[in-house]
Amino acid sequence: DLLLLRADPGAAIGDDVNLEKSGKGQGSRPALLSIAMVSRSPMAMPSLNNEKVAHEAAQGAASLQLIDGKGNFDETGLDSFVKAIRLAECGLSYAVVAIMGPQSSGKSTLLNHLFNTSFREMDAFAGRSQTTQGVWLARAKDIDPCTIIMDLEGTDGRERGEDDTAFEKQSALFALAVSDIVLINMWCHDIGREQAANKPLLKTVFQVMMRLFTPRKTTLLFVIRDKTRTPLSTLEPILRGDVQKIWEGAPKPPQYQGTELTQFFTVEVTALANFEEKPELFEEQVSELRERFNNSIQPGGLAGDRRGVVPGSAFRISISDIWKIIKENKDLDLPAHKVMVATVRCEEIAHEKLNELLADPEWHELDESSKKGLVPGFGKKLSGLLHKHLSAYDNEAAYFDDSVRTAKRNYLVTKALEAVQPAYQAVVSAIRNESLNKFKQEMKQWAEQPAGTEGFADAVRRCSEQALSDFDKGCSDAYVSQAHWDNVKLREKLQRDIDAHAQTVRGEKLAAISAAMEKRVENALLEPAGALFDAATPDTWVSIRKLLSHETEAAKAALLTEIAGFEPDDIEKKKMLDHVSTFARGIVERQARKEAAQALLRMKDRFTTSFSHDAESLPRLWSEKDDIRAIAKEARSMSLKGLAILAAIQLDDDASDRIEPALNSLLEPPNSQEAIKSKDFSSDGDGAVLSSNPLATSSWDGVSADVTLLTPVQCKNIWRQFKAETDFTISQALAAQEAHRNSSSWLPPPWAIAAIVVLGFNEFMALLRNPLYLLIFFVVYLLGKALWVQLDIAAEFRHGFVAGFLSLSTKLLPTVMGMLTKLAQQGSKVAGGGNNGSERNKRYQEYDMQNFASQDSFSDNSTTSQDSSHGGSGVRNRQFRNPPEPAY
Ligand SMILES: Nc1nc2c(ncn2[C@@H]2O[C@H](COP(=O)(O)OP(=O)(O)OP(=O)(O)O)[C@@H](O)[C@H]2O)c(=O)[nH]1
Repeated sequence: DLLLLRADPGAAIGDDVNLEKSGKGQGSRPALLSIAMVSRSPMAMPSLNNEKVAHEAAQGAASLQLIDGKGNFDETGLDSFVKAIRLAECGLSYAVVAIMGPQSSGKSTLLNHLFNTSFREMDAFAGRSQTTQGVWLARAKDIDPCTIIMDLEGTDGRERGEDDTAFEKQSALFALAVSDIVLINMWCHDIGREQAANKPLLKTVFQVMMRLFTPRKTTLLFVIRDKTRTPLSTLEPILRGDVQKIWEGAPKPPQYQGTELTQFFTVEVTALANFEEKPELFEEQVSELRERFNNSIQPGGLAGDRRGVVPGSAFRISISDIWKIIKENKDLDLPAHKVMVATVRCEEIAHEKLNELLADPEWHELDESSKKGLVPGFGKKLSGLLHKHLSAYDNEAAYFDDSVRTAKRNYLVTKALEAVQPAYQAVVSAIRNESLNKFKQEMKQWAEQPAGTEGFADAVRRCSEQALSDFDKGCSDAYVSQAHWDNVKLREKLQRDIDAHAQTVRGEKLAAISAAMEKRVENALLEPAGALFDAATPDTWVSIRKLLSHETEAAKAALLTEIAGFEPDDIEKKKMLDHVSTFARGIVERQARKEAAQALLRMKDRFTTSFSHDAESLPRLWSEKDDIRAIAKEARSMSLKGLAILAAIQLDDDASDRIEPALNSLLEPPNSQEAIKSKDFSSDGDGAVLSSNPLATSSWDGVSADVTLLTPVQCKNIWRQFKAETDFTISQALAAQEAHRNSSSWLPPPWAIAAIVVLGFNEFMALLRNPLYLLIFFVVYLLGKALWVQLDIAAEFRHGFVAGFLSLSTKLLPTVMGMLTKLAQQGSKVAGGGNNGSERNKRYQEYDMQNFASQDSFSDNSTTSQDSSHGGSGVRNRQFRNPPEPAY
């Protein structure tokens, strides 16, 4: 809305109005003439007509006062009128006809007869006075195309006075600016007259025409009224000559100097008989003239040459704006006006179409669907929708200025695309997610396939290409033809996500392969390496190195086969192979450290195995022939070799030539060989350590600390402990040997036998002569033998005479009592008869008897098998003392 401070008729919008300084405002007249609010809005100005009148004017049944005598423009009425005749739908197919001429020259009468309109006519009996004031509007009946008729206030009216020609000029300019055909009503008798009433009018027309920068090439149809007998062929040249003269005499701006009249106007002339005197002829001629208005805008028609037509939808804005500019007394730049009209209208249409798009149920459905995920055919649907509303814009804006129309179309497209883009983004995001999920699913399926079916890299390539292809297909399905949105970044993101997932899967798979490989290597190395350490042969480390090398190479070969499908690069491949080597080595090292931690135990086992078993791995029975010291030394030497093996990890370098000699010094006596002979094995041998001994250091010569498992000092300590713990075994062996020696010479010496024979001959003979003595002797022998076995007397005295005597003194009585009890029980059983005893007692009897028999036989062996390290007879005796529960 614009506020116009109207200080004088010449003031225009935008002019500074300073009332105090206004020269025109000073003097006797008041400074402030009027303040008026003017507006483009149809509702801003009170309507000169009501809606009923507008509709009647649209039917030709009435006329609409568009501009009143004071220059007020009825936009509301015009709006109703335009809507009533549905001018917007006409596009450019409509024509505007205006009539100019002197007051009371029969203009309204002519229009009514010509177009079947109802403009007010002067009452013939009331005298010639002004009937039409301002500008009136009506639609011609039965004329095609739609023709809007404008009846203008007559010129030279007495009512306005000679000086007030402003409105006359304004309305003439208005008629020229908006009309395709201007009828110029003139009396026949004015033709050729110098003071004819039309001459000022024509002068006015031509003058104001110059204020149209680009005239529309309006058709000026001169209608000669009250035609006399003079033929038109005579009148017309005179009239054209008059018009030409007036044209030439009209002042022109420099750019139009020398311009021909025909460049601006198409001049047509017609003549009509006197309406009052020859009504029939008048009607007939009017009827003929009427035919010329049918299809007037077609080429060759009355307005066939017209230019700069405003589309029907912009007619209201256009003529309203033109009148405003005319009222502001500004030059009327029709091209600029046209652009302005196009801008306003195209913008209105664009907004209208945008709102229609956003309110379209089809769009709402599409928008809702896009929020839920994939929408098949999204691009086609949305493109169709956009096309529908853009086409509607194109249709409505078709007749507007090209550049404006295109600009506003672009604006509409931009706004429409802004509105629909979120839905599109949602759809392509869903497509991307779908593609990524499909890729993940396919990779999962690949992982479930049997190994070796398809390489990982091949599977990734295949699935990746498939996912990207799906994405591309989805995007082309969602492609909006009006938008040209590309999804390059989204595709790149999808590619990145695919790569990231593939990398994750790859990492997991390679880790699994690596773990399986580690397990395989561990299985292949751990136990064999343990067995090799256990065997502790001189070539233990050689064998371990061979084993490690073989298994590592085998694992590497298997790994290379398994990872081939993953297409690792050289660096990665090397890293994985190195890991296998490191891991395999670590297994061996770990086993070596474990073995080293149990070095003492291993040495003792080794010693026991070697010391207590002969060459056929059978347990030794120590006899006098056995050289226990030599055997013990050999066994210790073997244990020492085992210790040498465990002293350092020798995977790279064989350090046995440095470790073994150093350790062998432990076997040497502290001072000399004689010293060791005199030295008891229970001594700890500390005297063997000399200050210059290599075992007094914390590192082996030429062996790094990394691979050292047991330092020399640690080895020496282990040796000391080992010796201490094996001393007892050796002393046991010596004792057993001594016992064996003693037991094997049970016969008394020959001189003793001779003495017994000589001295005991009488007793011997007495014994032989008396069988009772012999029986008593036999019974005593049996009882003595039984007590010997039962009490294990030999074993009791093994720990010394006193200890054996004390032990036997406590056991003797209970044992004798036990034996007597048993004998008594057996005696009672025998007395009671075999049938009275239970089966159980019988079995016990049998068992006891067997036991006695076994003890008997074993007792012989037990005297020769005294190896305490294997449990010996003590174990066996315990078994006999606790007979198993018989099975029933
Ligand atoms: N002599 C003559 N009179 C006519 C003719 N046509 C109409 N009249 C009469 O002229 C008078 C004025 O007619 P209008 O049609 O009102 O004239 P007008 O030019 O519209 O008048 P304004 O609107 O006041 O300018 C009427 O009395 C008509 O009867 C004609 O062809 N010849």
